[in-house]
Amino acid sequence: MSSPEAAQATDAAQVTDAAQAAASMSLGEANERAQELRARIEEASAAYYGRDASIIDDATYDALVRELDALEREHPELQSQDSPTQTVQGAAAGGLPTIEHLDRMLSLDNVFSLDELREWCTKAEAASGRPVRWLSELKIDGLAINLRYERGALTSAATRGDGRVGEIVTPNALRVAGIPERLSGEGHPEVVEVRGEAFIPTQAFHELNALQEALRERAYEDALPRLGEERARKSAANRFPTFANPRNAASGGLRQQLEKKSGLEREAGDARVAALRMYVHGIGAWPDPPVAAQSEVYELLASWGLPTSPHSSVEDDVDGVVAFVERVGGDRHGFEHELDGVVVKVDELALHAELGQTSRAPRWAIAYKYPPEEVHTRLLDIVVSVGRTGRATPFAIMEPVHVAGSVVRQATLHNQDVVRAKGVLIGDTVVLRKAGDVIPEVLGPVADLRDGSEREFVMPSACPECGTELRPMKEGDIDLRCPNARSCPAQVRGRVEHIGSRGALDVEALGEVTAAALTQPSHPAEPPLVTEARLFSLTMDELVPIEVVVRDGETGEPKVDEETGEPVRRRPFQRNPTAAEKKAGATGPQPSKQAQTLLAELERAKEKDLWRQLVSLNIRHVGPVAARALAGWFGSLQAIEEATPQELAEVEGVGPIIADAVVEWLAVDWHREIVQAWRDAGVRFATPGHPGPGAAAEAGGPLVGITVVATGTLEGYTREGAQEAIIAAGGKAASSVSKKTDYVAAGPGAGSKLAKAEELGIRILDAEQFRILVEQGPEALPAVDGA
Ligand SMILES: NC(=O)c1ccc[n+]([C@@H]2O[C@H](COP(=O)([O-])OP(=O)(O)OC[C@H]3O[C@@H](n4cnc5c(N)ncnc54)[C@H](O)[C@@H]3O)[C@@H](O)[C@H]2O)c1
Ligand SMILES: [Zn+2]
Repeated sequence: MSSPEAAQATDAAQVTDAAQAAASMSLGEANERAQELRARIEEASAAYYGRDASIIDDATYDALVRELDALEREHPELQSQDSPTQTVQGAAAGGLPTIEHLDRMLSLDNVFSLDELREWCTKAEAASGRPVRWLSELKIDGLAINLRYERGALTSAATRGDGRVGEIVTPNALRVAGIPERLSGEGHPEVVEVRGEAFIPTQAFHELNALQEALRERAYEDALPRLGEERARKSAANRFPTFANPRNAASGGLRQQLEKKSGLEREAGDARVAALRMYVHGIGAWPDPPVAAQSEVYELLASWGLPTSPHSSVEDDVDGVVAFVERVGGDRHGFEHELDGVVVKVDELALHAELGQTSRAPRWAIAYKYPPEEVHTRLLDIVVSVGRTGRATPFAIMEPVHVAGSVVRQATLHNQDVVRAKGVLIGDTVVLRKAGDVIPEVLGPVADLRDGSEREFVMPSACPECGTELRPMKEGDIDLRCPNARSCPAQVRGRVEHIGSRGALDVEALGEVTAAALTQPSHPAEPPLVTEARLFSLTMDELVPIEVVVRDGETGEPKVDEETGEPVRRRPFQRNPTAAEKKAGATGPQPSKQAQTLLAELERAKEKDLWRQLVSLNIRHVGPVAARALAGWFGSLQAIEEATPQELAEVEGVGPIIADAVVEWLAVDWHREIVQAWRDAGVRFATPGHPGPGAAAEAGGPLVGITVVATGTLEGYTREGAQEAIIAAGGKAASSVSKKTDYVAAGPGAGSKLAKAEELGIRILDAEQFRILVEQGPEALPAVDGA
């Protein structure tokens, strides 16, 4: 919850800022600002309600409205009756016939923090003069619809419009699954207005966008002979755009004039109506409903066959409401539809009348809005980075933007096909999504805001770091790679960084920055590491003179000295001699603490576990799990080198794909040079005391033909020690539990493997029983209780 809370704090701060700014303005300034705000709000509303397009993001829209509201409160003379703060936005755009609602359709007032929500509830309770029961509902991200039933028959369906007059959408509404043309049961009122939210469920939304993509492709092929490639692509993209969000797709779907469409457009339109659903969330004209609470209204409407939301909840007090808001917030994407908040309503109908309404919203309901997960920002550039494996990945550089608790400025775009599928141009305003801790994603462009200055991204043909021509690794691959694996600086840097990482040799002094210093220093011209072969042979004399350009931790851009305009440089591996050292005769720079730590840690790494050393070779598919399996079985790199592909593949936890990767890797001459250089420098590449591959199995032993998985902390054994004990006894030490597993030895900290063993009914041993097993064999184990 920490990040949404942080974002809320910022929102709240912005609102306070707006209020303070308003207070410090002269009337003239305030008037000017208010006019500017109104113009921007009206422009956004016109696009939103009229064209189903968001030209600014919702949070920005809400902030503009709040700022205007603060100004008008400070300077009441600026407030006019037609201000967006006083009216329901969304007047009919023309094109569709309209109808006057019998009872006005209102909007909702908003709160943006739990404090504000509590405060609002307390005030509403005080105004009620009696305890209030609260009805909490999901704020469905769709559009309001008004269904007028006369004696049980649907006579019109309309959008909200400006609250008084809406657009008639009856033909489409009648095709929405769940909207009955006739109410079931009997005793229906002479006339009743039922209000609800039309929406497109999330799953259906994704399917709809997949269909749009397919139609776009068909439209492109149809138009190709006539228009040529570029224009055909543009025309197809305009006819079948990717929908930015379910709300705008639903609104456009309900308001479209299907009878005017044909061909592919008709197919798209039909699918859009078919995707629509509706949940009831209120009533309009209904002279005297035979129930006393809003929640009972829903029950009655449900009995007439109208769809109601399964997620509403009646709470006795404000704490219950807050708990509901937190619960929903913790699982915001766990519902069948998107939501942007929770609507809290006074349940008792008599209180609705007593509390009344403003020109814009009821006083008996409030919308709590969650921090936004989608924001708009500008796509400044698309640049390509090359990673450890040589893959060239385009990523978006954006104007920094605050979303879901952090500042985002970059997002991966995966490959050139994804860039094209998203349809973004450099210079576009784009929709950026970041939900909680999820990796930020560019969803697509805000095409409405283009001014012609945007340009298409062109995937470079050469590696940006070494100039080698990029190509797919094998036929049919979409990803492009730099084939210069041996000495492309980006790849060497990535591999060196990987060697230092936790899952490999865990060399703390060898992180991203040090890897860059060793492979791409600004001085000397020839870097100490052209490949990783010399990593364990580095000397202090080589380290001390290294100079690097200091980069910004977040953007990766070189830092520039403000006075000289020169890039800031640093020598990470040296320091000035101390007075004492000078006295003792030292003249030049001395090795820094970091240089000493680095060499000392590299020295220690030479004798680390074999599996760590295997991982640090950067062999494809050989991560900690596969490396442990290989190390446990073979006991040395030499044994692995001597093994046939079959022997490698047969090891439990290895298999043919990893075996092939190992064999292929070992066959490359410059890889063998790395191994040789590391060996010469003293890297051990062996587990001391290991009996050798299958040696124990051949010699026989108490565990021949038996597979054991050791998991968790087994007293008296290290992780590798337990594996070695199994192998030494002639058994197979497996890394994952399967039907072929005979025993699972589990100590504290055992997780999913233990659960799997229980599920499969495999015998589980504690540390003591494990010792008996490996020393004396299965027969010596105590009988299973109750067996
Ligand atoms: N991005 C833009 O350019 C832009 C422009 C205009 C409006 N907007 C968005 O629309 C909002 C304003 O629109 P609004 O006036 O419709 O207000 P609103 O969406 O904040 O709240 C009112 C609406 O909530 C809906 N709703 C959903 N679930 C409900 C439930 N369970 N009970 C009752 N009502 C429920 C109803 O349709 C109701 O009309 C803004 O806050 C912004 O998020 C965005
Ligand atoms: Zn390269």
